[in-house]
Amino acid sequence: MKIGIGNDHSAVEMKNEIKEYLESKGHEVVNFGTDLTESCNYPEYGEAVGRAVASGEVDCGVLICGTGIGISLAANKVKGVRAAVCSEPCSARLTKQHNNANIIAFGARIVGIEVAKEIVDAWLDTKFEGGRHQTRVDMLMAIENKQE
Ligand SMILES: O=C(CO)[C@H](O)[C@H](O)COP(=O)(O)O
Repeated sequence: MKIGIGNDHSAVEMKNEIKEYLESKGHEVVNFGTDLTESCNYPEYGEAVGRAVASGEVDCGVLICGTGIGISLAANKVKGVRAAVCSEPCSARLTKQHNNANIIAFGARIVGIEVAKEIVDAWLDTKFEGGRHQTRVDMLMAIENKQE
């Protein structure tokens, strides 16, 4: 798969490790994040990965900031994005199965690298179940069309 990755200053090291890990599994990884540890602003990187996912430039995305929350909030402002913050693999599996999350997010200040890899694996290795969940995902996406 072609995966977009994004991060702020708090997650440069984790981004690099996750990027390497995904590449070792045969994925192509496009880096939209910062490579600098100087303080920067996570909305920029969340939006960049969100737009790349929504446009189809990449198949899906991984976002990392201190908590995973701010950067996922930014991505979720982009139409077509379903970014989910997960701190353990069970939620990561379920957010693909039920929500068809197209971006996974986590916090470099919250989880260690081994749990981060487990989260990414659980999400990538799981398929969306469709059925009743498709109805709900369609409803989520319809909310975007009601915005003023
Ligand atoms: O987790 C984050 C957003 O949800 C950011 O990484 C965090 O807010 C950055 O904080 P600081 O500027 O103090 O390093």
